[in-house]
Order: sequence, then structure tokens, then C-alpha cells
Amino acid sequence: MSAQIAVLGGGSFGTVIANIMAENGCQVRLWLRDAARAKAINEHHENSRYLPGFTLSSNLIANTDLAAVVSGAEAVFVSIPSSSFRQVVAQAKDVLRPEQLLISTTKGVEAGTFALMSDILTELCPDNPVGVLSGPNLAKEIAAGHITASVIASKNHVLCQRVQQILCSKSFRAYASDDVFGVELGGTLKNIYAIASGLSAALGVGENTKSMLMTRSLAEMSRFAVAEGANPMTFLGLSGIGDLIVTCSSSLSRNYRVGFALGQGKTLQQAVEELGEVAEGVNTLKQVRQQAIEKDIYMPLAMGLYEVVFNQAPVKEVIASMMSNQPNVDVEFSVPR
Ligand SMILES: NC(=O)C1=CN([C@@H]2O[C@H](COP(=O)(O)OP(=O)(O)OC[C@H]3O[C@@H](n4cnc5c(N)ncnc54)[C@H](OP(=O)(O)O)[C@@H]3O)[C@@H](O)[C@H]2O)C=CC1
Ligand SMILES: O=C(CO)COP(=O)(O)O
Repeated sequence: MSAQIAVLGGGSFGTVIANIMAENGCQVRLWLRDAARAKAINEHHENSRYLPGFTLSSNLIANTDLAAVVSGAEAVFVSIPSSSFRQVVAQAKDVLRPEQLLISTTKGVEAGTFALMSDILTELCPDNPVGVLSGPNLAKEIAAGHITASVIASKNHVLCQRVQQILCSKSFRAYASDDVFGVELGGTLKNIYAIASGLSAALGVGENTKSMLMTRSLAEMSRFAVAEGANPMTFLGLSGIGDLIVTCSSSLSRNYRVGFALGQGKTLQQAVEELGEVAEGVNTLKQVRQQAIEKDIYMPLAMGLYEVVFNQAPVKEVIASMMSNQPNVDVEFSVPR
């Protein structure tokens, strides 16, 4: 396959999806801001900071010149944490042409505006086709060659088809969806519950409890989706339940690891510093709690987690309080308001 592709962001996920496309024969340019790291990637074919020991294709070239990376690319994937996403896209937008496909891989929400990353792409680059890639995609497992799949969501069917052609490989499948909001919201919300799962794992909870937590997380996510006008049925796919399961189960998830560290008695600052990579769920928890308060959405798990994470509430007291809540019905999430 001969396509020219740009990936903005040289972290673990940006690097690993860039490499899938490079191994498929695409000419991929990876933009990162650290010149020494770019040079090392090009010399040694390894991103030793984020994916040590993983050999990168020679079709993948790292570069710190944003204009040179974006120029001439058919598709531009943006793998920048939500906290810097707008700033990086604002830098790139002047060199973009309207036919270039823009795809966010970022599972987060902008602080203050509650904009998802596709909203930012559409706002800053209104003439470009926009899509979102989201699914159970732990970067280190993809690097290790484990089979997985993701969802490419866009209102633009040509974008979906093209991304499927570029990304599908012997170990990676891309399924299409036109529900951009549902796909993006699922990937964003599940990070909150991955923190809760990591925390509960550190407390030594049983398998029943883990299963209950994931299932009630899905119910809570779906309640939030309905209140926000999204389709909760999309959460039954790879970008919803698929990503929820992996992120709530694996110690490779950074959000799970933050929760685990909190459960071991570390402070939020210690947990985040020790991680050294982005854990989007910490900011998402803050933003979702605010939305839930403003819109009166019943989210006991997110509310309780917020108290533990940001107000140092004792976990056992928070759990006891949740267990004494009014008995509720199951599967209420599939009923739109
Ligand atoms: N890792 C994973 O398993 C998956 C991650 N994702 C999503 O992908 C997104 C990106 O995450 P991921 O690659 O994992 O993150 P990492 O923490 O691994 O890396 C973040 C990358 O973004 C770069 N960056 C941060 N701020 C800026 C900026 N202002 N300008 C330029 N570069 C910047 C960092 O550069 P520097 O090193 O110089 O600080 C680093 O290369 C996240 O939102 C995550 O939710 C999605 C699926 C799986
Ligand atoms: O989204 C992910 C896997 O699909 C990665 O999760 P973390 O950001 O928690 O590592």
C-alpha cells in the first residue's frame, strides 16, 4: 500500500499505530517535539522512552517539523493528550489542506469546555473530514503483536473505508461506525472506571465485585450518554464494553495503574508522577462530575471516586455509603429519556 500518513504525537499509542501503517507499506511521518528522541528513533528504529525493545518499521520516519510532517499526507492521526490537543491542532491547521483526513485517537475531554477531541478538530478545521479511532487497544499489547480491533467512526464513509484499508493488518482490524459521539464518549468515560477498578484491585476485592463494578460502570456510562444525547447502544461495541473490559482488567492500562497506586495509599500526585505517561481519566473524572452535577445525572460511582481521588475520602466509607443507596433496577440504561 502506498499512502503518505502523518501521526502527531510520539507517545506509546501514536508510535504503535504509526508502525502498523508503516508495516502495511505506508510512508509514515511521526511528529514529536523532542529532537534528540526523533533522531534516536530514526537511527535505532526504536522509541526507547515509550515502547522500549519494540523495533519500528523503516517506513516510519520521526520529525520535529510539524509543517513537513503534515504536508502531503493523505491522513493525519492526532495522538496528543487532551490537555495539549487544541494547542497542537491549532499549530497544524494553517498547513492543512481541506481534503486531508483528520483522525483523533485521544480518549479524553477538554477541561472547562467539555469538548471531545473530534469537536476540537471540527471547530479548528471545519473543512476537513473528521474521524475518531477508539477500541480495546493497549499500545504495548499491539506492539507485542497480540490481535485486536478498533472502531473508526466518522460521518464521512470514505474516511472510514480509507482508514480500514490503511490500518487493517494480520493482527489489527478496524470496524466502521457513523456514531462519532457514541464511540468517542465510550472511550473517554471508561477511563474513570478503570481508575475505580485499579483501586478496587489494590484492595483485594473478589471476582464478583470486579464483575459488578464493570457492569454498573457500563450502566452509569450509558445513563450519562442518554443525558448527553448519545446512543447508549454503541457502548455494546468495541469502543464501549470492549475498551471498558480491557482497561478495567489490565495493569498495562495507565488509568488502572493510577487507581491501583491510590489503593495502595499513594497520593494522586505520587501516582501520576510515578506513571510518567498520560492517564486521561483523572481529568475526565473532574469534568464528568461537573456535568453530572449541572445536569442532575445519577452517577454514584463517579461521584464516590471523585471524593476518594480529589478529597482523600476513606474508600471504605465511600463504598459503605454506596452500598446503602436506594435499591435500583438493572439494565435501565437502554431506555432513552
Ligand atoms: N497508550 C495506549 O495504550 C492508548 C492510548 N490512547 C490514547 O492516545 C492518546 C495519546 O496517548 P499516548 O500516546 O498513550 O500517551 P503517552 O503519554 O504515551 O505520550 C504522550 C505523547 O504526547 C506528546 N505530547 C504531549 N503534549 C505535547 C505537546 N504540547 N506538543 C507535542 N507533543 C506533546 C508527548 O511528548 P513528550 O514525550 O515530549 O512529553 C508524548 O509523545 C491518549 O489520549 C490516550 O487516551 C488510545 C488507545 C490506547
Ligand atoms: O485506552 C486504552 C486501551 O484501549 C489505554 O488505556 P490507558 O490510557 O488507561 O492506558
